[in-house]
Amino acid sequence: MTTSPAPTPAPSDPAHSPAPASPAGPPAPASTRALSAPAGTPDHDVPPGALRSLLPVLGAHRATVLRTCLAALVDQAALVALVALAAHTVGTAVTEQRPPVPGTVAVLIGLVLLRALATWREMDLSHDLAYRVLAELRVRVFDGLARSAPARIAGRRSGDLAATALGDVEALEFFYAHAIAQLIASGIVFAAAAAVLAALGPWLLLAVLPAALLLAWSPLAEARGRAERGARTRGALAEVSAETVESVDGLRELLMAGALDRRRARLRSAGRRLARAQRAEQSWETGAGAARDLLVVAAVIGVVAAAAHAASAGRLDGAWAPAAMALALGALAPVAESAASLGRAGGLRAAAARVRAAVHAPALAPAPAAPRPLPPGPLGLRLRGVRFDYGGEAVLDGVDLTVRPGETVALVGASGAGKSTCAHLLARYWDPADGAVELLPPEPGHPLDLRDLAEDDLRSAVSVVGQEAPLFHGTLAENLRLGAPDATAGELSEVARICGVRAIADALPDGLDTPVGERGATLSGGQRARVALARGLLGGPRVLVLDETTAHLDHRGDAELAEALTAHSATRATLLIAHRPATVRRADRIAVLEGGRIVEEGTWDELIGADGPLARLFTREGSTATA
Ligand SMILES: Nc1ncnc2c1ncn2[C@@H]1O[C@H](COP(=O)(O)OP(=O)(O)OP(=O)(O)O)[C@@H](O)[C@H]1O
Repeated sequence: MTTSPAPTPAPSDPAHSPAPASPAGPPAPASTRALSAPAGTPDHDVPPGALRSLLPVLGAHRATVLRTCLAALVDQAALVALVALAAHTVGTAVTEQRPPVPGTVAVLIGLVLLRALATWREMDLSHDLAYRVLAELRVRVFDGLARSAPARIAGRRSGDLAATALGDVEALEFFYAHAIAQLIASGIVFAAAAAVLAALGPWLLLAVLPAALLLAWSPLAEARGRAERGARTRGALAEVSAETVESVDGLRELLMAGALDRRRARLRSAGRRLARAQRAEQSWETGAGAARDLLVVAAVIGVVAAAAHAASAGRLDGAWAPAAMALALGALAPVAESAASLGRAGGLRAAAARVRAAVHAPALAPAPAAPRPLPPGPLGLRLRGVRFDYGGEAVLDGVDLTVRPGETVALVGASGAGKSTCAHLLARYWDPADGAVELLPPEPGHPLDLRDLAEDDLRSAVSVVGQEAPLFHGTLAENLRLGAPDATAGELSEVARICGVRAIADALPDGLDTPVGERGATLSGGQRARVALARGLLGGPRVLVLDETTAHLDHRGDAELAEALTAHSATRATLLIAHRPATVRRADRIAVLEGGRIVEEGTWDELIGADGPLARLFTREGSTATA
């Protein structure tokens, strides 16, 4: 009964099943909360039209879509014509006692060849179309993640995100490659076959219509159940994916904590939940397939009965009776397959909704309509009345802080005070809810709001180096050039030297051309910090923000990097976020962040002498002794 060789994925096939689900994380800014909907959101909670809303992606491939539909149409029509003509030929041979004429045999052979060619063409075109659309969607999803990062990433498990970026998009392959063209072609072929049946006799048409209507209605009838079962499978799949990624990432910690057995047990039970969910989907799929086959068989029997009755009453040429049966079978089988495809596509709604959310993710830091040019020369930075929250209570509540060109200011505060948040605002991951983050050109009175700068200008002027600046798979030199691909070999070598990366490279087999391994795994934490700082300095930023960059280094390393930073520091504004007193006291000025505001500013000696918040902070941490 199967008429199309298109491989249809089992619902349990991970390659075709969107994965999702995530535990709750810290609150994200309001604008991003919609994007962070847990991937295990039941399909029936997904707003309708998710699949439809992705169809415009096909717009750029209109010609291929048309050719695919045409190939599918020829494929299905050739098959129906072939079985109908073959049946008619046999009927003629039986009723008129004469063998088929050579012309009929030639047409039959031609139809076989046409069908084979059309099947190949349809498969080729539909997969080409699907893979091209998916490649584009992957990039759009990545762009969406990048636009909404890092808020979207906060609180999501990496396995879950990978599932969204890859699993959900992969799952849609079935929709683009098989469902659309098949649906259109089967509709047209059925309409044509129905017209022929009606011309042969109205009872023939009446015999197939109920089955066709039931088949067309079945995806709607089973939509809710399918959505629930699909959501269960995808939730379980996402759990397995997230658990696996997390476990592999934290293998060392698990090993050291002796927690491998417990982790294995968790993985096993997550795997069992997935197996149960997949089995439930598969059983339903098999049962639904059998029910659809039954409907087609019932309709064909009805056609046989009606044709036999009409033939015996002399209303139908005897040779047309088997042809009518073949026509009914040939036209209904693709309808049944389309119903199966539509049902399966319905199970992809949640995946489509997540892809849509990622694709249409609003920019958390939208590009300005008319960017202001960045003046040459040194720059300072200013947070002016900055208020910011992550969707809950204000983290920053009116921060005023200025770092003049050539100045180094240390920003200190208790853990969770909002220091990194200030750094993130300077990197423009987000914009403040109130107030402004500005760059200060030498001439007073012309501050530049970061929101008014073009992305490239901002990145070339401001460099933010964090504590955990991840390295990428590639060589040391490639990692250093990340933000400054056009830096000369001389500049690279100079920055590597002053940050102590040269010494690291000299100990490696290929120097700066040595691969650093996945996430810089072949380097120590302190070495990675040096590479991160060198990377941040390479482009010659005019504003440098160091967020606990030297926390991994010993006192000597910290002092060496401080020395390295003095090069060009006269033309740079540096904001230093640090906990270590020795690092903090080197700054020209220190600002203390407390309760979402700057509560104290001054030199180390002034503030320690004043016995205020800074003194309390460092005394509480018992660290003045190590200063
Ligand atoms: N992406 C996020 N989503 C929600 N809340 C966040 C997010 N990032 C930080 N927070 C919260 O904002 C507050 C300030 O965090 P931040 O990282 O800025 O503090 P910090 O002063 O840098 O702390 P530390 O010294 O420990 O690094 C904390 O309460 C933290 O839980």
